[in-house]
Amino acid sequence: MPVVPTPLADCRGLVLAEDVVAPVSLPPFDNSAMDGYAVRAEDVATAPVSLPVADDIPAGRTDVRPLEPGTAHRIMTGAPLPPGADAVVQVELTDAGTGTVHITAPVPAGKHLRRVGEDVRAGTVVLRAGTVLGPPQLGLAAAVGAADLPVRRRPRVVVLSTGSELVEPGTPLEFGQIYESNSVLIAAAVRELGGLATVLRAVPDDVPAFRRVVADVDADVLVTSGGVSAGAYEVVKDALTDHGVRFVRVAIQPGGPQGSGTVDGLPVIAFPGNPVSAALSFELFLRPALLTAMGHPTPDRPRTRARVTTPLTSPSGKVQYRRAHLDSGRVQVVPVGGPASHLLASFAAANCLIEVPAATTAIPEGTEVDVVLLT
Ligand SMILES: Nc1nc2c(c(=O)[nH]1)N[C@H]1C(S)=C(S)[C@@H](COP(=O)(O)OP(=O)(O)OC[C@H]3O[C@@H](n4cnc5c(N)ncnc54)[C@H](O)[C@@H]3O)O[C@H]1N2
Ligand code: MOO
Repeated sequence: MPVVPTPLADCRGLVLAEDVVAPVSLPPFDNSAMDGYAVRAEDVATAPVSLPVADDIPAGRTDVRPLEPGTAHRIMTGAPLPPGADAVVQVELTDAGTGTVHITAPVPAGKHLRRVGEDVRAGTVVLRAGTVLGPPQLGLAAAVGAADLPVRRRPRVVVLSTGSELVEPGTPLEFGQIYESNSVLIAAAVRELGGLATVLRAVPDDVPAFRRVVADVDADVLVTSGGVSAGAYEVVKDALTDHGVRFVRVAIQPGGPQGSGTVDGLPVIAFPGNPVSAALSFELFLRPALLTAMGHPTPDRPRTRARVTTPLTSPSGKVQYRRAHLDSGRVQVVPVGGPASHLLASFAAANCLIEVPAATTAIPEGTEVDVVLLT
């Protein structure tokens, strides 16, 4: 993705493309950490003592006068420290007087002061290229005065489901029809990682109609679902084979049938239609690709190992991904539902996937397995 200056409000979750150097120090000036009185520590060393209040310094004042010996300035948190003052007495240790202040206890020099540059020194790097911008990083960028940041822009992903049986949620179903859910899942997953998703109306299994829709797509990548396997009405496969997209079988379960390529300059990735197959395809292929394009330092999901609570079987020669739930201590992993790719409810109940290697066909209960964390 190209680097573009982006307003802070649009940067959350994006990746910084260049180092950010602070043009100002934080704090930018010596200031008070407490509401109270700016004093010279030696003037209050014999407290209790009363001092005339020579000035009042609310936060935001830009014309601060020096503190004369034997006087105090009333000062608020964040207000600039007057030259000559070397400590602040918090208001609780005084009678809060405005003409004269009675100070009940001494304070050492340096008390309740926040020094210029204590947090950030002007000219130093505050955020490194490659940083994923979350709330604290964006707050820091604003604190040093940045209005926008150089980030890799969000990939624009168009999502297109295919299938004559598909009906939009919210409308009545006839026998033989199902609600279209893949585009909702894929678009949400794209947005969750910071991409821009546009969902097109699902197209029926009609090759000319599908080709017309594809020809109008303007995106960084088009994601289709359905119509890639072995049947008689494989609209995506029929329309895009020999038009830049290669259809293969990947040795994974679910999610075996896959297509990818470029159609008239448009990158296309074609996922199988079964809901869990489509979701898993996103996890394995598109998610890391999008995160890499966005410059993420760690595009892969975190992994761990845990003991599986039930025996599992897996087809020979395929890496199997099983929906599962990992306990909060990450010790035990409980398979949720079976391996079949139409079982979406078990995907929704899972927080991880168990990855079963291609050569493994049986896993006894209690075996330590590889776990891919989804949350
Ligand atoms: N003879 C064979 N049949 C199948 C094979 C095979 O190798 N030989 N592979 C199976 C596998 S594995 C998968 S995965 C699916 C992939 O099929 P398609 O990509 O062609 O998907 P469809 O047939 O269009 O749909 C499959 C299934 O998913 C439902 N679906 C499709 N799109 C959506 C959507 N947007 N929202 C919700 N549900 C959707 C669809 O109704 C089907 O039930 O092929 C197997 N068959
Ligand atoms: O590969 Mo299909 O995705 O098992 O159901």
